[in-house]
Amino acid sequence: MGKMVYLMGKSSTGKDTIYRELLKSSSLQLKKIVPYTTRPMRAGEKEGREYFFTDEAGFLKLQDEGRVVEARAYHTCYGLWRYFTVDDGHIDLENENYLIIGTLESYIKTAGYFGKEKVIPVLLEVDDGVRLQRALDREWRQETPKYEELCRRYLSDAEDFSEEKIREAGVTKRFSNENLEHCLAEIEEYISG
Ligand SMILES: Nc1ncnc2c1ncn2[C@@H]1O[C@H](COP(=O)(O)OP(=O)(O)OP(=O)(O)O)[C@@H](O)[C@H]1O
Repeated sequence: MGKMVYLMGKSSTGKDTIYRELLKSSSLQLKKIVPYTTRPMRAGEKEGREYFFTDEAGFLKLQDEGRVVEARAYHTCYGLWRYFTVDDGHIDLENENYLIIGTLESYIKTAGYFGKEKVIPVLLEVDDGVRLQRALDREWRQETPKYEELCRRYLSDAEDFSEEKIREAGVTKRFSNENLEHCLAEIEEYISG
């Protein structure tokens, strides 16, 4: 029976970095479930790799078809940005293991959709100061840095990942990403065990 590893954490805790590394692991054999978003593509991103990029009309069409597993909406400085998972016919939890990035709320919905025993939460944590520095460094390298959005996300993270919400979601295990190699080793051991 397959399982779905659900990566979560505040902004710049290293979700994308760890996602890429875990996919490379030959012992884990994790497959991608590429989420969908209506936000504009960032420098270095590629259609169908980090996300499938669509627009509001695309989201509404998929929702009408009953194919949206979970959806999150963010009122950003640049308008409404949605992030969502689509049951687009490629998810085979009987035979395959998957890796996906999401939020606490989307984890709860996905675990409700596929079954809690099939969805394994992996919550990443990094000291707030270190995390803000990493976010700033990353944004600075973008062609058009969006510092306002960085600040908005940093502030909303505290609410989205409050201790109360973590408890409510039933997430007990946390993984510190101060050091990438240690963090990866710890996650790999947890998933395989
Ligand atoms: N252990 C680490 N040590 C130092 N830098 C790291 C580490 N992990 C990730 N980073 C760097 O921190 C930045 C944020 O990482 P990443 O983009 O993977 O985070 P994220 O959680 O996916 O962020 P967001 O949710 O904002 O998209 C990147 O520039 C990445 O290279």
